[in-house]
Amino acid sequence: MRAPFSTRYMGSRPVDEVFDAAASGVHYSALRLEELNINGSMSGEEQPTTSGLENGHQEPFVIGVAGGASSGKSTVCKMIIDQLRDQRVVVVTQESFYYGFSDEELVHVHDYNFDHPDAFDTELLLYCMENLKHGKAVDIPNYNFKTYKSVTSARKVNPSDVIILEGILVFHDSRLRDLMNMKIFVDTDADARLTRRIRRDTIEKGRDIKTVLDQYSKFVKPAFEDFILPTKKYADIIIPRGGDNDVAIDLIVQHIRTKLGQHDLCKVHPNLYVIQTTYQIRGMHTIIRDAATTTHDFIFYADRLIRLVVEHGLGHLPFKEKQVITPTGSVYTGVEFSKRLCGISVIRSGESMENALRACCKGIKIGKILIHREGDNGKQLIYHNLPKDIANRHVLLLDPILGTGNSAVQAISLLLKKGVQEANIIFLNLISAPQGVHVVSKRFPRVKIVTSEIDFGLNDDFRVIPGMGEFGDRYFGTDDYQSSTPFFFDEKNRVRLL
Ligand SMILES: Nc1ncnc2c1ncn2[C@@H]1O[C@H](COP(=O)(O)OP(=O)(O)O)[C@@H](O)[C@H]1O
Ligand SMILES: Nc1ccn([C@@H]2O[C@H](COP(=O)(O)O)[C@@H](O)[C@H]2O)c(=O)n1
Ligand SMILES: [Mg+2]
Repeated sequence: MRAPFSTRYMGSRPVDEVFDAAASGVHYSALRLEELNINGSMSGEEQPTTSGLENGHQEPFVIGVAGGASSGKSTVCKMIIDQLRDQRVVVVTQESFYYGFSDEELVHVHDYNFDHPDAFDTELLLYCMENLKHGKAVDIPNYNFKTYKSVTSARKVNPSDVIILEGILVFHDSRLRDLMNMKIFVDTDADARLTRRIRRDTIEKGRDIKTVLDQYSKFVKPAFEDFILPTKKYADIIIPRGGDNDVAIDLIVQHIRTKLGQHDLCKVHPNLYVIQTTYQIRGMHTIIRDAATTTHDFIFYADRLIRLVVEHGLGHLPFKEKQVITPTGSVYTGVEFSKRLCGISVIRSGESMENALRACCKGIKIGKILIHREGDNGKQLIYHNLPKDIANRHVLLLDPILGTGNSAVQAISLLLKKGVQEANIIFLNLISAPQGVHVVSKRFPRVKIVTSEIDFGLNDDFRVIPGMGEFGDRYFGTDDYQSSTPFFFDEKNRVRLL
């Protein structure tokens, strides 16, 4: 419940007094890595780490970023995210949880203390953070600084590897602090905070300077001293000068990486290769994972991503050194591609990867495997159409999603039965669930898995989450295909439904 105005009214002080006080504010000249042991626990106590397994995926690493208004919290968060670009990071801001105003309350807005802990719906924030920490998606409200209104359930936030909770008072409630794996306090000089606030509130929020200064002297400054500054003691790291402190940000990112690295699948499975991510790749994933994306766009961006994965996979094939003479008459020492290779697509979604493979490897032979579930008793039949000399080839196995790993195990077992060397198989996919990676790697440690993103895990229906739905249906624009549908291979080795 929201507290009445009076409990959040902090009394007023004249503006000139505020300027004097601000000038003598607390300053720190260096980064304090308080009680932080980069490789281990904090304060000798076991802190929650990312080691807890929940529904088959790791708990996210939760970072709290507190500090005075306009201290640079959002700027620091952005810098952390930019440097952690190969991790999924989501930011939750405490300001989204401001209580909205009714029209009657709006009349008294200038008597309202937005810097008091009671101004926030902390119970809702706690609920959202607990869910995110346990791998569940949440709806976050959207607060409008101009209208003072809040729209509930405005933004869906999915769980991520790293969750950053940012806000002036995120260390105030011990229950929120307890959810955090790392607590950062952005400690910026009071003058700088006030100057930035004036600029921001006049330009971005359209407020006049008198209102901004009145609010500062009446509420912001006293609340900083009474509620925000006292929470600095909870911080593991205090960053003086906010976003200007590159060294502090580097150390923080290094620490997060170390913590996440403990669960880095690539370190656990040396046969797993996740292509180096870029914002282009993240952008393409965002489009193809979006349920609202049209088939046309889905195909376009899936094709682009598949092409990248295929190119990466081809990089794992053996090569021979080769010298050529360039048009300038010079010798160029390069390499020659391996010619003894073929593609095998796992029907049906794997067929979506064939064009990219053909575009990269002129005239490549592509065979097919269909894994057909018979009834509910787990019995599977495998139909296949493979190159006759497959035993002498390197095989690029194509399937866009590695989920439980069951289909991959079936397909790889068949290839081995046909005489293919385990080390000659490269399994290409767009997304892999950790469970699938474990299953395939444990059974076939020499098979290389090349993927573009590792997902969280599997849901109760064994579907990859967050995933991208039924890839084949989305790519081929069908949703009436049943695995029991009779089929045959046509003259071009394509699957045809009867
Ligand atoms: N180191 C800095 N130097 C100059 N301006 C900065 C710096 N850090 C932040 N700002 C600016 O100050 C304002 C407040 O920063 P922001 O990161 O949004 O603070 P907070 O989230 O703590 O309120 C923004 O307009 C931002 O661009
Ligand atoms: N309607 C509102 C709500 C909040 N504020 C001020 O925002 C500050 C917190 O935001 P930061 O990005 O700086 O953390 C806080 O000082 C509130 O006074 C506001 O002005 N109007
Ligand atoms: Mg901010």
